[in-house]
Amino acid sequence: MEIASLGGFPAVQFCVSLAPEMFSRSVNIFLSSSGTSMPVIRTLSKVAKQALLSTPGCGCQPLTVAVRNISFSPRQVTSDASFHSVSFSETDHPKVLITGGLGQLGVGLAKLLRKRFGKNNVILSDIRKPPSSVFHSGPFIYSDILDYKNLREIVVNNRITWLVHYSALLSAVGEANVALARSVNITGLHNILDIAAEHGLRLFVPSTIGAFGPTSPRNPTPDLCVQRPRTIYGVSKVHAELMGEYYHHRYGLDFRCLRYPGIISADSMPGGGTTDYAVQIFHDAIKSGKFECNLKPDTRLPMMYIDDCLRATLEVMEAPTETLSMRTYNINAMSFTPEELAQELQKQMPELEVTYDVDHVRQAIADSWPMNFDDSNARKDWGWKHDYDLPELVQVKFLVSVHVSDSDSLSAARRKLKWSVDPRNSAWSNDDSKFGQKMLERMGWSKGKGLGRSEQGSTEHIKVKVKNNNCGLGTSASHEDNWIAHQDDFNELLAQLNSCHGQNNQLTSTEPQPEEQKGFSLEEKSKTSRKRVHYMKFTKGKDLSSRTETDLNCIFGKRGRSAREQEQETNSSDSQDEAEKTSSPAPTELDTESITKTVTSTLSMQEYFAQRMAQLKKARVDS
Ligand SMILES: NC(=O)c1ccc[n+]([C@@H]2O[C@H](COP(=O)([O-])OP(=O)(O)OC[C@H]3O[C@@H](n4cnc5c(N)ncnc54)[C@H](O)[C@@H]3O)[C@@H](O)[C@H]2O)c1
Ligand SMILES: C[C@@H](O)[C@H](N)C(=O)O
Repeated sequence: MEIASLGGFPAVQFCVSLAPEMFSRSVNIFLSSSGTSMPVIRTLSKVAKQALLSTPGCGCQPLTVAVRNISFSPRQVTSDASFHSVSFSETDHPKVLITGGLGQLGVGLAKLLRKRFGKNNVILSDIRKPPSSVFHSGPFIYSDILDYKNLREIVVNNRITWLVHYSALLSAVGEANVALARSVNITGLHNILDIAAEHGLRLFVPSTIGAFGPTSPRNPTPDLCVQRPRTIYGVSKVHAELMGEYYHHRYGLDFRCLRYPGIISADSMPGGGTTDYAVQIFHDAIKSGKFECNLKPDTRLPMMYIDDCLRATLEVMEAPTETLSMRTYNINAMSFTPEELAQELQKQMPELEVTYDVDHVRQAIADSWPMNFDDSNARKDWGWKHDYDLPELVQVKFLVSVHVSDSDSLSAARRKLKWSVDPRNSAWSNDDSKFGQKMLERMGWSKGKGLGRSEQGSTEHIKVKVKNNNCGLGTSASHEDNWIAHQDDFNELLAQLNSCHGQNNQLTSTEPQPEEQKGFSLEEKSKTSRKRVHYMKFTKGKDLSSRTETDLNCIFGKRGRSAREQEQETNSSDSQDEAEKTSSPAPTELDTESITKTVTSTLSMQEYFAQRMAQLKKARVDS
């Protein structure tokens, strides 16, 4: 037994060497300085007994071992983890930490868990700044999962008992940032596993349909089959499944994992996955009536509405241990193609236009994923049952409030919109039996004709327009897309500058330019600009040819001459002027060398100006 000290806390390290070929098992127990020694001794003997009795590698009993180290290290696990973590009895509410909580799923899960366990028992964490609505809805804490010490501190200080690990880089973003995905999805997971094991937490890590690959059965994909994914996201998720199960069997970690399908959320935007189109289509349909899909129309993938996904997560976390015959389950709800989703949406919105512009990276990923999930084990073991199929999903997306975000669902304040099933009012225009239409027809109007005596009025029915701002009714100024207009102007200007000064010009500069290709003139452009102030302020202001000599002296800091001096000079030099005019440059062709006057002095600035002032004063007194 050796006694060490760490950060002011005495630490007792107990090492038991079992056999030369086995690594040393160590258990660290930290005592607060005020702690008594008896419970420690009791625990030590308990741990020692357990360590001596358990046989490493049997795979049945959790082992008491150091996770990463032979000697002293903060990253250690005991099978008796509840000794220095807060034990969670079934009657208490769990204290939950959600990592990566500001993504598509975290905020919704926090809401559900807070309803169940109380607001202060669920802490959201992320590396991003939460929008104020999230910040004020319950505890939020900054946590980078790559910072092990910080994570550990959060778990200890907040007496966390459940950890829901949502931080990850999703499939498409992961392929574009492999090194970061490897670090967040794999190194981050190692931190989470160690902390959860060390502190006896119940750990939930979501996996995905992306944990399967092209060699897995695709329709349906069972829980247990070949898993050879071709994305860093998929590889990291298989790694998470296997490591979690390994920690469960080896160290008794209460690891629970669900393989989610693509999740369709109501009020949060997806974070860069292959299934994102199925969320985006709703937002674009409502916003513009158009959607461009980045997957082929017949790409079939398993999908789930967010409410089902979050409920499944809570259910599996609450499931009694004995009901779980496995630690990683598929869960399924529906399976559809973009074409089928579009058709279902068009039942609500017949005008919706869907076009396809395939993103080949996403398409290749989707083609390697399951088309349908077999989730019979989840249904059998803990009673999983989904509520939403495609028609209900589409209905609910139109009937519930949709939070529309500007560009990033979390970085901007959310605006709440109420959508009717028929936002374009087409049900009215398509229904010939409506009273209004009948009355108009009786007065001589027919479809396609304008209203009014000479049919000069509107030819279309009134459509619902969303007023999603605080401006007065009828305000036409749009600020939302101003930046796009500015961007267009700027691009145009750049293009003009390029054509004037750019490569093309240089390459052909020896060739004579035709009259009409004279190039871009900023002066001409700004003269014609509606904003005359631009011409006055920027273009004319830079044109020195129109400036008087006095102005130029001011601009270049040249000392001005008195009226008397000027007069004398004019008289004396009248005769020379003619000759000089022919040889010296025109006043507009400035010789900057002659204007620039460099003075070298050993004086300090203050001394120099004091001397100059004294000279000026003396000159004035003399004259
Ligand atoms: N959304 C889906 O369709 C879906 C499907 C299957 C599985 N999943 C899994 O569910 C989990 C949550 O998914 P999501 O859609 O909310 O993801 P998301 O991409 O929307 O959110 C992930 C969050 O992780 C955070 N994060 C990134 N790096 C971090 C770091 N170093 N430390 C802490 N946080 C960090 C991000 O800021 C982000 O808020 C992920 O593990 C994902 O793989 C999601
Ligand atoms: C399927 C899931 O893991 C995620 N939505 C992705 O597409 O990457």
